This record gives sequence, C-alpha cells and structure tokens, in this order.
Amino acid sequence: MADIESSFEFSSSLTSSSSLPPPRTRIFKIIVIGDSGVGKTCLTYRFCAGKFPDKTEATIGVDFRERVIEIDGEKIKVQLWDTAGQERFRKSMVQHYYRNVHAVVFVYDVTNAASFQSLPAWIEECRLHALGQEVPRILVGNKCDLRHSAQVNTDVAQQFADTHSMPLFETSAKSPLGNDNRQQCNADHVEAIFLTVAHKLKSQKPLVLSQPSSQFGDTVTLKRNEDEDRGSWGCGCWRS
Ligand SMILES: Nc1nc2c(ncn2[C@@H]2O[C@H](COP(=O)(O)OP(=O)(O)OP(=O)(O)O)[C@@H](O)[C@H]2O)c(=O)[nH]1
Repeated sequence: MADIESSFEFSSSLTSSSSLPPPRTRIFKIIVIGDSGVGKTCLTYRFCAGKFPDKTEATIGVDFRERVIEIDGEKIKVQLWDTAGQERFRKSMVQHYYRNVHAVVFVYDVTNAASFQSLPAWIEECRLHALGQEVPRILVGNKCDLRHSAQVNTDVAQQFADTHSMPLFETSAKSPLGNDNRQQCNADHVEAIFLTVAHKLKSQKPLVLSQPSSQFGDTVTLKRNEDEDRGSWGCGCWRS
C-alpha cells in the first residue's frame, strides 16, 4: 500500500509565547507527471502564479511551486511538484518525487498522440513507486486551445480515464482567448482542477498522529487511518 501521509507545518513565530497549540498548515504534495513538452510547468505555474509563463525551458530534475488556499476556514498549502518529462533530466531525482505523495496528476498534450500513448508507462512508474489506485489521481489533457490540431479524441481519453479510475479534465494552461483558439476552452479549469484535488484530499478521513513532534517548529508527519476511503471522486469529466 502506498504511504499516504499528510504533512503539517507549524508556524514557529507563534510557538514560543503561547501555550496553545500553534496554528498549522496542512501541506498536500501533488506530483505532476507526463512526457516532456505536455505543459506541466505551464499548468503548475498557472495555478501558483495565476498566469501563463512568458517562456519555459525543459525542467531539470524537479521544480516545485506552492500556493496556500483556504478550504472551509482551513489554510492548506498545495505543493505542486513539476517533474522533468525528459528521461535524462529525471534519473537522479526520481526517488525524491515519489516520497509522501498525496495525489498524482498525469498530463498529456491533446495535440500529441504519443504523449497520450505514454500514459501507461507513467502509471506503471507510479505503481512501481507504490502509488497505485489508492492515491487520488487525475488525468489532464492540456493544450485544448489548439483543439483544431487535436490528435487525442475526448471519448478515447475518457475511456482510458475510466479504465484507470481517474477523472479526466481537458484544459489549457494558456489563455482561452489565445491566437490559436477557435473554440472556447475553459482555462479556469486549471484553477478548478487543482482545487478539486485539494478538496478531495481535505475531505479524506481524519488523520491520526503517528509521530509525535518533539519541538514546535518541526514539521511532523501524520498518517492516515488504514481503512480510509479509496479512489472515489464523485466528479466526472470536465470538458471544454
Ligand atoms: N498552446 C498551448 N501551449 C502550451 C500550453 N501549455 C504549455 N504550452 C507550451 O508547451 C511548451 C512546453 O511547455 P512546458 O510547460 O515547459 O512543458 P513540460 O511538460 O513542463 O516539459 P518538461 O519540463 O520538458 O517536462 C511550451 O512552449 C509552452 O508554451 C497550452 O495550454 N496551450
């Protein structure tokens, strides 16, 4: 079984002067994987910085971006790990990606059939690192602003997503009104996709403290109950 853990970060600035437990921020680690060039950097940048990046270069190893969001009054840090798609830039880092992962986002490029065909290999790589169906996973078809050049049919993608028990989201990290856009494409999905994952993670069963913190200011790790809910999303495919 995958090691599904949730980290809590304690605010050290508030710990010394008060006997009350310090405020804490749950951290959800979400890894974003898929072939090189499918738009992982652009998707994560869009969610964390709110815009499409001016220019990107191939990711080397891993980048991570964070954004704090509030759900039902609780502050949650969404940590997106943007992994390198190119094998030569992945080798040394792979072990680090897969530790303490709360959710996986698989990305393909709707204009690149090969990136869709690579998905089983990415799923297998996750499985080999103990990230199977018990970990929330979603499938994202990116670059739907280039729909006229699409090579991956939505129905085929949906079938694949169903087979692997994942919700499918087709979206664009780029503006829906970009030059190449002929059909309205809901880029707000980028926001909604990651928020959906965060809601899903937050709504999972309460956490049980498994490792006591010796000092406030440390990051402690909480482990989930063994019998937690598995894989039910209650949300379907979002298409533009
Ligand atoms: N039209 C369009 N182009 C996009 C979109 N998302 C990304 N791109 C472009 O696709 C190219 C690759 O994007 P990246 O985000 O760097 O791809 P990546 O998956 O992070 O690539 P690696 O770091 O090599 O794994 C860049 O030229 C982006 O501008 C999109 O939604 N629409």
